[in-house]
Amino acid sequence: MGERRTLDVDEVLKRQESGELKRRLRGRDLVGFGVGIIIGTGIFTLAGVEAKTHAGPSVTLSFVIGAVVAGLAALCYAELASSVPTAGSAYTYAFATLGEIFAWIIGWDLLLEFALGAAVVSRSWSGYLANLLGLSPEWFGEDATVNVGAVLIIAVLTVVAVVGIKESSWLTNLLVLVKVAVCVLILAVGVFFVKGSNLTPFVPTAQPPSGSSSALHQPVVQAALGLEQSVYGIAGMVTAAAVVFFAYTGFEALANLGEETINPRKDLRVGILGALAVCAVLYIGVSIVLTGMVHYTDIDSGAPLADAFDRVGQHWVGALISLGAVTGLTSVMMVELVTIGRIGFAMGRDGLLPKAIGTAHPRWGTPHRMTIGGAALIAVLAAFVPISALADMVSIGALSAMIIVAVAVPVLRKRRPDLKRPFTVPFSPVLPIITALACFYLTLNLDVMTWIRFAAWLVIGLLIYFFYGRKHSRFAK
Ligand SMILES: NC(=[NH2+])NCCC[C@H](N)C(=O)O
Repeated sequence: MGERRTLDVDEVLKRQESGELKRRLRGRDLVGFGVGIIIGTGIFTLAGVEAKTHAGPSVTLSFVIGAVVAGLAALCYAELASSVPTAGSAYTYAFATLGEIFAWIIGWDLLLEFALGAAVVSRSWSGYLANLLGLSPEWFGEDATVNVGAVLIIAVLTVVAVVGIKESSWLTNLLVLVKVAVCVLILAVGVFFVKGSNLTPFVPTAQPPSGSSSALHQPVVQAALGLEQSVYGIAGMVTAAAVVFFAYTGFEALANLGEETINPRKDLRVGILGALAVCAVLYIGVSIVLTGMVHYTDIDSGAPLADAFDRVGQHWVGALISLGAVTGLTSVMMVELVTIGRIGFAMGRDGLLPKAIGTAHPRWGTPHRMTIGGAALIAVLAAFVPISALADMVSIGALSAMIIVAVAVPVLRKRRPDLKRPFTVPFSPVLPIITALACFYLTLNLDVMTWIRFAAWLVIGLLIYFFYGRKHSRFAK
């Protein structure tokens, strides 16, 4: 057995008191940030796509399943974030509980989640912009060879993120208002066009997928059990739950803002749980309206919501939805860029990434090097890789991080029973264990190809750790 490399919690708490990052966010800023990163491509695009391809009207239940799992994970995040508020979130919790190598894995995993998350969203942003302004599909949207729209928006938002979080939180709040208003509009107008006949059968009978689909695109559970590949039915609903889990991801970003929050112990809990609850209610409502307005087999996969209103002759709502998507997706990318900076900052500070990354800009007080470096990677991915390949990777990345966070809760309780915990998960360790299992079960419903890509990313990460991080870590000296 080698030496145990874990961070001392007291040190984490101390350094956040003397932090270099500026403390200026309040509870409502955090709910704004949360809703800002949560509502996005998931509801604007994936809800329709999954109803059409996997779940039919029961996609609503997929969103319920997603909400339950995300809610459980949010409780675990809230306990850790409120008792150990830090810029590294899950990465730092893992460092303080499970040790350096777990911390590295989770940090590396979160970088994947947030970088790919930003790439997915920038591409769908570009698609909606093209839709709204009638721009050329050659440069915007999924058919582009090089998605110029996606690259441009990332470049602009990187500048905002580097100049300062206060400006970006102001901007985020404004964009969030527009986004929530659009969801409410969808509900208020959509209800009048819901037809009961579209909602039956609620769970369509299972059937083989249409067209060719290779074994690599089969959910891992089905492949492992040697089942026939199928869509719809209960299994289809669960597959859709794993995919639309994407729609809930991102709230973890709030846990990174512990060093910039005025009263982190209370505000982080309010922010995480509040934001998630608002989104769950809107998602479930919007998915009932969508599948009630259009028969699931007729849903448009490009712009499902806008198209649903066009069909019933309410073009003005369709146009407002596209406008809301363009503005709303902007706030998702904004939070994502801010978060990548924070995670890299924390990893650099501990020596697992080059030290230079872990320093804040002298004037703006933001982790500028990491933000710019991350943005460059995102821009390349966004330019060339299709949304479908990226979105499932975000779900698997988020779920894996949640598994480690859930495990960290009882471990930290055991190791540091004395720590002040403004929020505690009820029924620990039972609830954290259920959380970890539920997250794991959802990952098993993602396809084989996603697992292969994810494994490859982890192997690259471990190589970097053994050849760089381990030697340069603060524990190496
Ligand atoms: N870091 C992330 N998980 N980013 C992706 C956020 C996706 C967001 N929930 C959406 O529906 O668009």
